[in-house]
Amino acid sequence: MAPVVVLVGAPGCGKSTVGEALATALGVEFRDTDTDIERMAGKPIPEIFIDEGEEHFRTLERAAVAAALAASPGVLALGGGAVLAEETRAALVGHRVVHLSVELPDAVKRVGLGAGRPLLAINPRATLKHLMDQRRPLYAEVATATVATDGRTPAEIVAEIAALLPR
Ligand SMILES: Nc1ncnc2c1ncn2[C@@H]1O[C@H](COP(=O)(O)OP(=O)(O)OP(=O)(O)O)[C@@H](O)[C@H]1O
Ligand SMILES: O=C(O)C1=C[C@@H](O)[C@@H](O)[C@H](O)C1
Ligand SMILES: [Mg+2]
Repeated sequence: MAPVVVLVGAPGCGKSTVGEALATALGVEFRDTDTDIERMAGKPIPEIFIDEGEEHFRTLERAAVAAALAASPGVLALGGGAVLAEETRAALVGHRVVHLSVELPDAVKRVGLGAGRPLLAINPRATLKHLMDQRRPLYAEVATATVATDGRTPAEIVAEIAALLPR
């Protein structure tokens, strides 16, 4: 069963926060591929990066996204870098994909010092800017709709996404 909606976007755009709240509002399950990967690996994401490296993490991520797209009936949030994989971008074709957009100032405030986000462990602002510049076209490529999150509460964002969904 396909997800009701798939959420993509940069670190800190609110995929996990908005995804949970949206699933609750819709009365459906929430699934986050970052959580699936941690369960699969038996350790937190920063430890996967330290022990096995980013490439191994991306391999686990491609498998986790493919499995979740096939089996999640509710709201599905992908990791911030999942769209880097061409295989994943192809797998998203035909799904309802909402890009939660965020600009650098709000993203930086939300991720703070990047705790729990291994790619942002050093120089979070510059790294985030680089990641966002690199990924913006990829989020746009997979998205069927874009919802801006800057200066807005999770509740406002949830309401806008819910209005995009079939009743
Ligand atoms: N619209 C918002 N306004 C203010 N703060 C927000 C908003 N959305 C999320 N946050 C806060 O920003 C932080 C990051 O949110 P969240 O973890 O949901 O982002 P994410 O997109 O899942 O990030 P990642 O890609 O790292 O998993 C959290 O502390 C959350 O409470
Ligand atoms: O932006 C990224 O590449 C990442 C975002 C997180 O959701 C995790 O998937 C992981 O920390 C990598
Ligand atoms: Mg998240």
